[in-house]
Amino acid sequence: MSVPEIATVVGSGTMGPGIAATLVRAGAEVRVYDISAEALARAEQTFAFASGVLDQVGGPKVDGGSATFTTDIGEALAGSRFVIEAVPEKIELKESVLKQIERLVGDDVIIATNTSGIPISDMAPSLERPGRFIGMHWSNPPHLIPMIEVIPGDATEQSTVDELVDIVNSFGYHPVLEKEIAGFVENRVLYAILRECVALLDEGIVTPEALDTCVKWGIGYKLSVIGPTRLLDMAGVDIYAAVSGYLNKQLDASTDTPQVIKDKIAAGELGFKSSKGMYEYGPGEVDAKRKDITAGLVAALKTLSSITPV
Ligand SMILES: NC(=O)c1ccc[n+]([C@@H]2O[C@H](COP(=O)([O-])OP(=O)(O)OC[C@H]3O[C@@H](n4cnc5c(N)ncnc54)[C@H](O)[C@@H]3O)[C@@H](O)[C@H]2O)c1
Ligand SMILES: Cc1ncc(C=O)c(C(=O)O)c1O
Repeated sequence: MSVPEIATVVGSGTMGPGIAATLVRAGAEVRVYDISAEALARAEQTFAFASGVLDQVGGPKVDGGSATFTTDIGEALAGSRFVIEAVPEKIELKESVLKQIERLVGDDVIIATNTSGIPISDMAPSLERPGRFIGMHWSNPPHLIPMIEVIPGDATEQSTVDELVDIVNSFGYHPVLEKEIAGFVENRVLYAILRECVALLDEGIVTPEALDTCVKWGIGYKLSVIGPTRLLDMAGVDIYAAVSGYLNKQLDASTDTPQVIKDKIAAGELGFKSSKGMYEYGPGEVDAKRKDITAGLVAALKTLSSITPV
């Protein structure tokens, strides 16, 4: 199985261009559609950058791929054999866009959503043919994180699941097939980690720099080689039992967005996009950090791709 000859990415913000670059490198003719001409102009630049990064990684490349960018949804979907929706995380918007897409593609075309965690079954009723609708959760940056969660909804047909798993495998990514649960697997784990991290920062237990050092060189490094299930065996299930017995009741269990985060949102401190978030960035620092992140992920990806899976 190879990637579908013609694919469409709907929504070209943070995720769309990197998704498109990945599919183009796998040989697909990719149409990138956005409602905003300004977003599309930015997307062309982001796509070019992501494509250059993929050249640095040097992974497999299938000739013949191409990308076009359009604000005409009819042009974007004409003849498309595979659609990835990547519009903002708002269920009503996604449902409206999914209906738009379905009216313009063949009955057998897979429609995948890159939602971060909205249950697929909650969106499926907006489609006439929900059997071809499925979750395809890429991680940011999509051209450098070679794992995609495949999440069927209640109405998703098995043929759709099988075909999407084959497509993900065809461009060398790791498909993770999972049952539907709010947030999906990756974000449930990530948000449990982030909840504890924000609590530790908010209580002044550790500085941001020290926390990042601890996690990057501790569990981050370790878990990039040893998955958490394997780690339980390496550490000893008995050790986990002994520690969880007293620690689990001590962990942060807040059920709402922390006030410290709400305060930052209110102050417009959103992170890279506003040059201040958990850290503050001087002139040129955000671009420098983005370059450092890309270089680090490329180096780590090359190394991890070269080691025997544990
Ligand atoms: N940003 C991340 O780290 C990340 C990671 C994984 C998954 N996701 C998910 O991917 C999806 C997209 O996220 P993002 O961060 O790329 O969002 P974004 O806001 O950066 O980009 C969304 C794009 O969709 C466009 N758009 C809005 N309405 C549209 C419409 N009606 N038709 C076509 N285009 C429209 C916007 O102009 C924008 O360019 C969300 O569901 C998000 O949860 C995001
Ligand atoms: C903070 C955060 N939230 C959601 C997602 C993905 O859905 C990501 C990511 O992909 O990196 C993230 O970092």
